[in-house]
Amino acid sequence: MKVPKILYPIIDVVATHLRPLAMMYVVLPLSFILRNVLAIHAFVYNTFLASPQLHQSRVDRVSACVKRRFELPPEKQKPMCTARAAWMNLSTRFATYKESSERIYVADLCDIISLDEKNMIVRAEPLVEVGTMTRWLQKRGYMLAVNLEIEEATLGGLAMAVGMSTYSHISGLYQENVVAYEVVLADGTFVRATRDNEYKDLWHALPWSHGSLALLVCLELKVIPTKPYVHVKYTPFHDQKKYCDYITEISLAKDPPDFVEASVFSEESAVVMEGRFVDITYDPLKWLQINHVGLWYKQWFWMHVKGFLSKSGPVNEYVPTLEYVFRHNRGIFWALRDQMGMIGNNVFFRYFFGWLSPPKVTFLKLPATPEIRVEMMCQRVYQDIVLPLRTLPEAINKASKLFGCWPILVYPSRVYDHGEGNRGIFPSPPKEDLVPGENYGMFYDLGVYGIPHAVRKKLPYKAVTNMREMEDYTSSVGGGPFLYADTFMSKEEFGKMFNLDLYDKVRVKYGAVGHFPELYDKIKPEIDYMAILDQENKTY
Ligand SMILES: NC(=O)C1=CN([C@@H]2O[C@H](COP(=O)(O)OP(=O)(O)OC[C@H]3O[C@@H](n4cnc5c(N)ncnc54)[C@H](OP(=O)(O)O)[C@@H]3O)[C@@H](O)[C@H]2O)C=CC1
Ligand SMILES: C=C(/C=C/[C@@H](C)[C@H]1CC[C@H]2C3=CC=C4C[C@@H](O)CC[C@]4(C)[C@H]3CC[C@]12C)C(C)C
Repeated sequence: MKVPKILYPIIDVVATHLRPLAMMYVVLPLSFILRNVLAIHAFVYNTFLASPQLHQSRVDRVSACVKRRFELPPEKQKPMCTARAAWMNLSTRFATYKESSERIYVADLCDIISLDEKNMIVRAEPLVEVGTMTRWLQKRGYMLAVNLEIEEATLGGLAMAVGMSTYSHISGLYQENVVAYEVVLADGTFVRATRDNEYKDLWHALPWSHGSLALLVCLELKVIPTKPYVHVKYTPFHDQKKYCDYITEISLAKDPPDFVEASVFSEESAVVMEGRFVDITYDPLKWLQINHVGLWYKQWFWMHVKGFLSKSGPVNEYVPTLEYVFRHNRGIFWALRDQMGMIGNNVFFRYFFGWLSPPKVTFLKLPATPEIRVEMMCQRVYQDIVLPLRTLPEAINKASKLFGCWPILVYPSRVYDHGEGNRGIFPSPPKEDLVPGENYGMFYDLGVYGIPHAVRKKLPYKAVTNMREMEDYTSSVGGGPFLYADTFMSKEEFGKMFNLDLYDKVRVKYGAVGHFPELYDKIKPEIDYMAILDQENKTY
């Protein structure tokens, strides 16, 4: 599905001058209809049509398709990728490589296959969405060990890239919770890779590889038990050292909270959130403190959190677990503010039209013209950057100077060092960054989303230059950005930031070279950012 080019000028004019109105009167209603049609489809599909028993036949189909291509003469073999449309995924890029690739149909790999409650492992196909899996597991008293907050992300997309959630200070990155990746290699061979079987090199290399090694056809993921509510404690801070120390302390505590997250509203002010699973079903005294943050008339969650800045001390609430997991849904974190302005959080709007939100993230991408895409790259920042916890104050100040978008999202995660020969693409923590006696270091996600201060003030803003400075910094401290976002590194710089040793070996060993695009070629912007950089340099 593509928007006809003839409509581009109209869309551009509307997006430039009438964006909040277009969001309210066009995007939200259309997205609402689409969301509900898809929900009905999902209900009918899951109730009557789901066919986990046919999983093997779907895998055989993918494998046969790959084998057919492999048997073609070399000059006819185009590199492979999934056939998922570029506007459907959670990335600011439009994957133009798909146009010249052999697109392998995987869309029907969307069934949950089974739950092994004894070993706490769920088995599922890669196109199952996080929202579907979360609701399915919640009914059974579980949740994914890394259950991110965006319903539309797919389990497979997270496995082949990266996933992280506010439980990751306990469970680590998504990849640590993948028990098995079942993949089809470039020649059509089916392989099951686990942490310690004969394909363990593949298990270590697949995360962050973005489908450049093999096609994923099934996953086994760790789940954790849940309780009906999350007790959330919001603590306001007005001193950078204090909130950074507090985040560090609770992330590394012996009995840490189940969830840790901070919304940083300026260099000095932040609200730190600690969540713990609880069951208050039979505790009527606590019922008064229940907050259904997911209801349509409630504020965007980040605005609710911002309110705690004016409190003199911690505030407690009980949030139903599912609503807690998807607390950032209606505001798409704070990305919706940049699409429709603060009207989306206006009390009248919420009561009368709040039920239209959130728009499907992919629906925001669908009507994007090339001009909107360039605006996304040059006048917005959408970045999640994984950094060692010791850098927290420095990185916040750096992001403040370079971007000036608030709030900034911060939540901790373990990053494991799997030892010599087993180190995957994301840089492993050096010895000095390991938690004493453990084989992991404590890192965090720095989520910067929004319109940079300079753009808001109509001052010159150097998007590529600034992001490159952030990348230099990230590389120098042993971190790395999520690769769904725009990155502006050269291939050499990319190779210095990430560890491609095992990845390169695995590409050769499992025959990916020439059959799947290289990682860098998949994640570099499809736009000529060097031209933008030249332009930025000239304006000095
Ligand atoms: N907190 C978090 O964890 C967050 C994570 N994200 C990011 O969101 C993205 C997930 O979104 P989603 O739209 O589901 O993923 P995508 O469809 O964007 O997939 C991500 C990458 O994985 C590859 N991939 C996906 N499925 C398969 C498969 N079955 N076989 C082989 N390769 C595959 C894709 O390759 P191809 O191009 O061939 O389709 C693509 O390069 C990830 O990049 C993730 O890091 C975003 C927000 C927050
Ligand atoms: C129109 C386009 C882009 C639309 C954006 C509004 C969305 C496209 C991808 C979205 C996001 C991806 C991943 C995210 C990480 C999360 O932790 C927070 C939300 C988000 C930043 C999310 C925000 C909206 C998008 C950027 C085209 C032109 C690209």
